[in-house]
Amino acid sequence: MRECVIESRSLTKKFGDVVALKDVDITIKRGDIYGLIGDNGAGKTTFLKILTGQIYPSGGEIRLFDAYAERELEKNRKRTGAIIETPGFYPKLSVEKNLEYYRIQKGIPGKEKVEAVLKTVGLWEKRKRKAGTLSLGMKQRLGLGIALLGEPELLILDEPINGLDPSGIIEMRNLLLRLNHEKNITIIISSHILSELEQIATIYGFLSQGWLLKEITAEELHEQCAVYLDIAVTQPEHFAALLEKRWKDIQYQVLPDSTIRIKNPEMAPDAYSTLASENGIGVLKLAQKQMMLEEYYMNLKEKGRLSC
Ligand SMILES: Nc1ncnc2c1ncn2[C@@H]1O[C@H](COP(=O)(O)OP(=O)(O)OP(=O)(O)O)[C@@H](O)[C@H]1O
Repeated sequence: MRECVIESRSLTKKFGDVVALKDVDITIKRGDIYGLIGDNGAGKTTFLKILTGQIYPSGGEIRLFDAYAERELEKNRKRTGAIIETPGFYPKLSVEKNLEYYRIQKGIPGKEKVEAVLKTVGLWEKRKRKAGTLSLGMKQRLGLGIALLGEPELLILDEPINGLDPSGIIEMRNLLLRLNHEKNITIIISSHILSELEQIATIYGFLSQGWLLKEITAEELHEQCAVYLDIAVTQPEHFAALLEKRWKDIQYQVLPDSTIRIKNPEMAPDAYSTLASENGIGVLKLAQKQMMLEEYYMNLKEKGRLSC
């Protein structure tokens, strides 16, 4: 059994009348990369700020490495590193001096830590550059470097790829994967870029208006993300009738552009196009697809909205 790194139980946070988190139960185990997903205002930053101790819950409990009493929590927060909002740098100081400043400020012994971190985040060559002149991607890597100074076991990252260009996103992705694989660092990361989260997360939590709608592992998501077939034909009604006649259990939906989406295709795509052409129906488009994270999220939100 892997150790629980983060556990929240009935975690609630209110800002006056605004309920930012409501009875949130989240479990994150050692080695996980936990993707925290939700629209603006869903409560992601609030959750992360409670983890870092920047704000306190109104109710419920949070555990970090099995500690929940505030004094113990504070001690265990030293085992974490975080990027919440844009990290503050001294723009006129070099990259290296910024790291050195934060090392001393955080009371982390060992000057050699700065060199190690610069190499880990790929800023060794840029160590003499003034922080203010770095690209956004490099600034984010410097922020990550600061978070890594204390050799954390857990990284808490709020939108670390926001605003990055494609190469910045790829660099950050590879860096996080490396930290996770090589140093077994557990990561909780919030992002709006679901296609990106999908490439690194091992488990997802979906927040909506302060509620945790669902927690699902990447493996479960993959199993649940059913394959479907989209087929656009010249006579959709006629083709739908043929489908029903040939396959009694067929589940399909006619999309607004008249494409027929077969939700449980049991045959290879060719079988459906052959059926159409044998009956004088033209096939305009045929595509087999798998529902991915984005679609799963949209479906979940729709269900959540309906059950509210
Ligand atoms: N300090 C605060 N005072 C009052 N309300 C707040 C405060 N911080 C957050 N909120 C409110 O709590 C709710 C959750 O905010 P939070 O920032 O956690 O959402 P989020 O999921 O991180 O959104 P985003 O993706 O926009 O960053 C929002 O309605 C927000 O307006």
